[in-house]
Amino acid sequence: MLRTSRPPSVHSTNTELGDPFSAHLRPPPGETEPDRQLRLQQEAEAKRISDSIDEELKQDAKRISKRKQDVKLLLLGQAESGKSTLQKQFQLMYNPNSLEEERLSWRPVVYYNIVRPIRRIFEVVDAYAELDYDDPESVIGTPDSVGIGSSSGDHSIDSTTAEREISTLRLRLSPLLTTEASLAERLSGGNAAAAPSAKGNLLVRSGWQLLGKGKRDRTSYGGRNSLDAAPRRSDDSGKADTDKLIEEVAAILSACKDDVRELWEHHHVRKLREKRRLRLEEWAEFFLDNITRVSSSGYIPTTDDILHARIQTMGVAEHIFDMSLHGRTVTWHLYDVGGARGQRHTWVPYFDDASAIIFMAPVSAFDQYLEEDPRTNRIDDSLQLFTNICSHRLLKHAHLVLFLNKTDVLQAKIARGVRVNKYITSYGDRPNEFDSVVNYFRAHFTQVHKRNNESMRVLYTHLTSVVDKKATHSVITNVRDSIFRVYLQSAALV
Ligand SMILES: Nc1nc2c(ncn2[C@@H]2O[C@H](COP(=O)(O)OP(=O)(O)OP(=O)(O)O)[C@@H](O)[C@H]2O)c(=O)[nH]1
Ligand SMILES: [Mg+2]
Repeated sequence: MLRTSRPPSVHSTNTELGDPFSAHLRPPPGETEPDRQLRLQQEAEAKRISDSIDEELKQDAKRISKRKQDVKLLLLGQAESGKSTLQKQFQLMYNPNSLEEERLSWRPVVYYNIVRPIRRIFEVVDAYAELDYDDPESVIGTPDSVGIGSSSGDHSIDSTTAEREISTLRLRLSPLLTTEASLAERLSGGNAAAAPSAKGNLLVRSGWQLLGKGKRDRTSYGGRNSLDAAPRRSDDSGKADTDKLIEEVAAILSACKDDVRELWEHHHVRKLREKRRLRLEEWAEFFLDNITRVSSSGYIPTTDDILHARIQTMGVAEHIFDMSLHGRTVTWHLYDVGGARGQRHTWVPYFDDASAIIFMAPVSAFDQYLEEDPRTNRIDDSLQLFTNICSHRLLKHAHLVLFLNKTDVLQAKIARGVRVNKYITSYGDRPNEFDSVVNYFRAHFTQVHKRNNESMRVLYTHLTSVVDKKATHSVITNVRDSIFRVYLQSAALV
């Protein structure tokens, strides 16, 4: 047994025995009544502060212990794989009001998603005009040319007429094209890192739609290891300016919507698309196909528009939802990450307490290359990334779900006759049909999982098109149930 002795510095009367602080608390000798009142007041205030600190610590401890029971779901995958779109679907199901509040903020994104492709159309028209305006087939093969037979070419049209028509449209659309830089500036909040890439992708911190608003709902922004700071908020005067800008763009677009439609439907542009000299992303095609509606005055983005709108995520955004199942409410933290190569280092701080991962692989991307590394096929990159995720030691116990996404785009490409074996030579002479292609890609991802499955976990795979509300809500319910099952099992073991 330990023997203790009082420190020699403490001299005390019997009542102070063992309490080194009592000497400090004793009223000073000769204390007057006003001094005594003041001292008592100060002591009461000190106690109030101390009690409130104790209470805060208690609440913190409660929050931390509750947070440990929360579900943390990471959405991972390369850029453009559909992570933010899936996040919007979660938001629609579990926090529809917040999507409602953001609705108008999607207008500049939709406009940017129209203006940028129009510039791209003119660039491609220029690139091929020198050879033969009327006959893109005469163009010497590009890496992407697939040699599909011409189906609707009208060779009787005089090429100089086509050239003249397109020049006129270019002139008429020039006011619209000049808005591109201001829209980019508006969306990026003046962030230099968010400047548009060569392809026109704007790198913007997720949650940008709440900039300048008084509140952020339950969305917060990646800040672990201080890799990401909170987003900048524009002040009210800035917001008034930017809103004026959006109204101006809306007015310009409304005035030239027929020209946009004429350009998009022009036989020369159609031919360039058929020959695959002009390849626009799915969102660009979606908004150009809907140009009359989207450019009408008083336009408010529909939910479908929001699901199709494209803006590239920067850093990590946390979205929080409460979900109830079997009478139990559990808080879910959804982490939507930026998928471009330069963004992937921001993921790791979120790995060690992840309960589940949804890995998104866009299967339609077999004929595309990474914007950040044009030599890498996007399916190859997805497989490589999936290998890293499956074998990552911090993620060993996370529930693993794979979405083979953009199946609708894959279906359309195959229907247009794009051959998979032209880009994925190992596909060989298997049939160029949807089921066969999907099964081939699925087998590759399954193989990666099998080879990197030390912890013997199950891989749950879904074929998805996350712009489809009904189908995606059913998949989300399925994924939620499977994550909950594991969650309840592990909770029972605690
Ligand atoms: N047609 C179709 N479009 C999709 C699908 N999934 C996503 N998209 C579209 O593809 C674009 C890119 O999707 P995002 O959700 O922004 O991709 P992301 O994975 O968040 O990309 P980063 O933020 O750059 O990592 C958006 O315009 C979406 O509307 C799909 O299944 N089908
Ligand atoms: Mg994103």
